[in-house]
Amino acid sequence: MASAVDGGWLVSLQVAAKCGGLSADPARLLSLAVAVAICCLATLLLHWASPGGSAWGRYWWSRRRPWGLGHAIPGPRGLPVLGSMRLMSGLAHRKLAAMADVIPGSRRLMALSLGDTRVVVTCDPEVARDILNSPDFADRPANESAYGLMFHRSIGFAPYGAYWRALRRIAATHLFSPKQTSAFARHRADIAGQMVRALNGLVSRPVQVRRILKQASLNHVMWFVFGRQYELEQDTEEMRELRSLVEEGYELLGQLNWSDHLPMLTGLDLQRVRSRCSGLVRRVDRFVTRIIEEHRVARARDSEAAPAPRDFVDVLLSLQGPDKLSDTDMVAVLWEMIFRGADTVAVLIEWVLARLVMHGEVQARAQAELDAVVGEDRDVTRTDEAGLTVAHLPYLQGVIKETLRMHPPGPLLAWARMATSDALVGGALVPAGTTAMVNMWAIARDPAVWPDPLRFDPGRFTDQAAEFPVMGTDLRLAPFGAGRRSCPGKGLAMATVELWVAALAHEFEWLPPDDGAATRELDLSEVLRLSCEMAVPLTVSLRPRRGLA
Ligand code: HEM
Repeated sequence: MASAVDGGWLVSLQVAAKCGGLSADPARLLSLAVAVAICCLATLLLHWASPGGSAWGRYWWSRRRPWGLGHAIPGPRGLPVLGSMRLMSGLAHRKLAAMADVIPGSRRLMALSLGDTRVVVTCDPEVARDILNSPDFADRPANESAYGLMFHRSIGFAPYGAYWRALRRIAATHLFSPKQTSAFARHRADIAGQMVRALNGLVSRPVQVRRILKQASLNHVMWFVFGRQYELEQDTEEMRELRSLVEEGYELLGQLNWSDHLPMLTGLDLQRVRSRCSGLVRRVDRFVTRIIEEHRVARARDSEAAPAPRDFVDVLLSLQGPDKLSDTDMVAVLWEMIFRGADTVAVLIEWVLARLVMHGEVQARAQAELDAVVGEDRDVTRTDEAGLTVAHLPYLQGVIKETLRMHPPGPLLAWARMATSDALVGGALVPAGTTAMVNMWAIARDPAVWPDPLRFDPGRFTDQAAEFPVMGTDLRLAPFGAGRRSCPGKGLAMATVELWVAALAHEFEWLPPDDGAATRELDLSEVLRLSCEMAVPLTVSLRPRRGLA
């Protein structure tokens, strides 16, 4: 809005000066003020009248050739000044998809304004490829809470450049390589065993599995990043603090912060985002720094020569030369791993289990496959001994892919991209500085892309001749994003989800909370925070399938 008003103000001053309006005569001053107000209002309305609303109008009208290259991108105008902020609250993926359905041509690419921010959203796999795979969109938009939580020094929000590239390389080599992922298999199996034992103690009553899944995911990340080993049922002060840090961070990063888009609110901190971020960042710093210091002491004690790194903290401490990170940067990188790694895996598994409860025939087929491949009398977690991996469980993989299709944990691919230079997207000009989002949820439910999209059918992945990749090469289903900034943890995440779901489905029959209920329907309402999770936590009853469970 600032520039709309500035523009109107300048025009009025020029007109007033020409007409001799800048004198001390009160009547003239009053008419000058009215003229200024009318000009500002006219400019505001002119900008707002553009497809996509004010932020787009301001861009087009400030260009020398307003409608030069390409064409205006269709989209809702929203409200003057605020634009389409209401679309981004609550279940934004659904609201954006519904809006794209009513504005002709906007499923391909839709323009909208969030206050001063220009945004484009696509619900089309081809256009999604243009965005995600383009070097012009390898940046992330600035966001007050991400900066407040120091995430601009971590992989996810670091500006595209040498620092980000170095972090990706270090993480790819030491944390996410296939070798590291399989080296960690026995720890994953250990945690799966703990989950089975914990659930085994709860078989006679309705169980909410979310707490166990979230704790297991958090323990998993803490183990491979920090080398910290927690027992599932252990409830220490350190664990409670960790959980509260993660919860607070999710809330801050997941919420729509008005001052990210309305600079006039920046100084006010109306939603208390800034003050909460600075409180949280101090607690995170204390927590992570203590663990880093413990590693320093252990490294010094273990050997005078450089000891072999045992976990990711050790890896970061062992970096030398240009890769060496400051302590603050190390805290940011480590904290992000915990933050990103824990929630998404638990959210996805809860959706998978809900689908198994609802679709008894799917569950039975997955369990028949487990019995045939793993064996009725062997633990999934011990399949390594028989040389088996989840790669031998194609139907179970189909169940997970179908769940990713219907319930992607990041329906808008979590963190948006930003254009670093003018780019052509689906034939339209998207100017530098525009935020770009891919509505993966809408793509995955589009009947033109997926036949009968609302039917949960894992067979659509297993009955095909070729395996369908979900790691970002086919944009019809890319729940981990694609291109340079795609999720680096996707291999690790899939290995974890596959093993844990296999173990849980092998050990238990998953039933609605009221075992004798006539229907297996569940409440599948969603809530979108940083990830999109079940609004009503999944409650089940469990029946052990094997005597050993
Ligand atoms: C089911 C599990 C997961 C899902 C669905 C998921 C999804 C995503 C998505 C959609 C993005 C944005 C991609 C893009 O912009 O193209 C992303 C980025 C990221 N994810 Fe994941 N993720 C998962 C698990 C993990 C895990 C386990 C870790 C690490 C422990 C992780 C670390 C990251 C990081 C660091 C980024 C930022 C990458 C960058 O900006 O360069 N994610 N993830």
